[in-house]
Amino acid sequence: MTLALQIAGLRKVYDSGFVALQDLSLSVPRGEVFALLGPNGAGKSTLINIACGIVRASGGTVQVEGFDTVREARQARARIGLVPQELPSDAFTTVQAGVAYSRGLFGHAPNPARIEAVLRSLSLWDQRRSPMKALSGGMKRRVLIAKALSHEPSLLFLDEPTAGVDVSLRRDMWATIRQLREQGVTIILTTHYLEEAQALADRIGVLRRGELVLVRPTAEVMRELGGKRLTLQLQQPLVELPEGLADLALQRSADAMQLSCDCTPREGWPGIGPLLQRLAAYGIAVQDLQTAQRSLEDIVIDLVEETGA
Ligand SMILES: Nc1ncnc2c1ncn2[C@@H]1O[C@H](COP(=O)(O)OP(=O)(O)OP(=O)(O)O)[C@@H](O)[C@H]1O
Repeated sequence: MTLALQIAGLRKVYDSGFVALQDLSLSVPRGEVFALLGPNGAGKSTLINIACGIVRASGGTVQVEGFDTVREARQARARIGLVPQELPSDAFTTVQAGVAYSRGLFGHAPNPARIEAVLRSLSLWDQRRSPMKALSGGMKRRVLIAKALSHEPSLLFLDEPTAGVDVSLRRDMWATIRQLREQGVTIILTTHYLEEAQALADRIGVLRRGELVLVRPTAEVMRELGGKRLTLQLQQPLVELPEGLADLALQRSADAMQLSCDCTPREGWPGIGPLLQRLAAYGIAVQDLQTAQRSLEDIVIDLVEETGA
């Protein structure tokens, strides 16, 4: 299997003495969409910046398509596209000129056909003569992607690609990312929108205080950790949970008006009907009930909290 990205024993200690990454290893095969998740300050940008050669690692190695990002920096960088969080600042440059300029920065000969193809694939062709300042925030974000793709990278880092964009534009961006994946581009994205990771990523990695605490296929995470939760609205506050119901692991809300528990079908789970009967036997009357699938957001929050963030 060819790896688009291979990180081994990566460590970053900033001059302040702050340890931002510790002994981090990760392999991303070609063609994968990998979502890097984690709370603010977990080390996501540090990791991306090291891979892109913007920040120096304190230890460990990073290889891009087999090229070491320090010893073979030119070859590695030529294969990387980076879409940063910040919007473009070159206000008066036109879209087309800005994207063509980015290609030149990588030492590539001008290729108007390539620039046209990139602009068309991102629905920017009609705006090609607009100065950057005349574009909406979402369009500017697309220009950043176009710039990052101008030199035909095979590994694309997207740092919070949809931060602050509206819902319909977010869907457009997702379609763009899927399209890039179909073209064979490997994508590593950071996001604080967990539904985004769920919708796009083949695998997710959860970073916490510079350590990867989970790296697994998204579908597997949802299947194994997703589960369902049952919430019961009570007719009257329940002062104390009867001991005879302890096996159900019910949790009482602070106002004592709700009970909840994991209701994922599994061995030992009695089913909702028998559970209600057992409650009724203790005189606990239920007014309403609902079940909800745990989202990726719930899972990641639990993971980050479990490990003491
Ligand atoms: N130049 C620096 N000097 C010292 N500490 C730094 C430096 N850059 C980043 N840090 C610290 O390293 C930690 C990781 O920062 P990083 O930007 O990688 O986190 P992040 O996961 O990308 O966060 P966010 O989700 O907010 O973008 C933070 O605690 C940050 O304060």
